[in-house]
Amino acid sequence: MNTHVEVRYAFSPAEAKAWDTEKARQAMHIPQLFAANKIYLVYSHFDRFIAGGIMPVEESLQLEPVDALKAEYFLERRELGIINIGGPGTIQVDGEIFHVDFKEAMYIGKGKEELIFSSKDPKMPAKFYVNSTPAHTSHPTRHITKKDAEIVTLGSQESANLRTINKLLVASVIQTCQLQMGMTELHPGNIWNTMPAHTHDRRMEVYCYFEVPQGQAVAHFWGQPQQTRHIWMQNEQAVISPPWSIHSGAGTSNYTFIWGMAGENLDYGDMDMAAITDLR
Ligand SMILES: O=C(O)C(=O)C[C@H](O)C(=O)CO
Ligand SMILES: [Zn+2]
Repeated sequence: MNTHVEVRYAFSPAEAKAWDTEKARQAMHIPQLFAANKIYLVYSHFDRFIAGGIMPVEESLQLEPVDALKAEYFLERRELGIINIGGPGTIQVDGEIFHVDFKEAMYIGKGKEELIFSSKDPKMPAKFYVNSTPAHTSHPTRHITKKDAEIVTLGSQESANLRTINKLLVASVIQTCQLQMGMTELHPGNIWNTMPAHTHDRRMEVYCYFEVPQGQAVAHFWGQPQQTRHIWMQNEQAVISPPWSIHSGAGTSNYTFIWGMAGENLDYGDMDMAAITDLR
């Protein structure tokens, strides 16, 4: 079996308040995204968001419709966002080949049937990080690079939160049904992402941390602003953020992460900010 699928149920803040480390990790943490010639998918009941990894090495991998979808093909009722965090690769979409390099993205709209992922060089395999959400209509398939992105720099060196936010699959760049994705790069010497923290009860979010140097890790903060907890994240792991939760991190070094969201709207700026001094 090439494809591993795991279903994660949704949960409430009241339920999560009593959890210990293991329970919290079982509910939110996605420890494995990539293994040679394998597809890993986690199907979250928060907005029916799927997050996963596709790592073709010697062989190409086809994204098949998993049982949880009860669909004829994966994108029968869904849209798909992809960011490659490995070596150069290709994605074949109903016969059309797209070349997708490191930190480049793809959007594939509802209705595309055959999706085949390959690496150009097995010694430097591609690692396709994928997010997928239910879709009501079909938008054009697009290859998106930093040249197309909306880029903003936030924070400051003094506050150790200087970072560049590359908005790749957002309304100002492409049309999607509900999926938004981007990539935030922490500048050297900076460790805090998404600080000041925020919630957006209208959208859930998933973070995938990568470029975490060997021997380093990121403490990912979650919970309601007045009831926070943390999950320690290793390189190339993901974490589900419920709509009511903050999602912020502090690393033992700088790092990069991919954020993906789905829910009520496509408004990236629709956030309820939590003042740093109010966090508990
Ligand atoms: O560093 C940041 O700040 C982010 O990248 C924030 C995410 O993009 C986010 O949480 C969007 O809602
Ligand atoms: Zn957010």
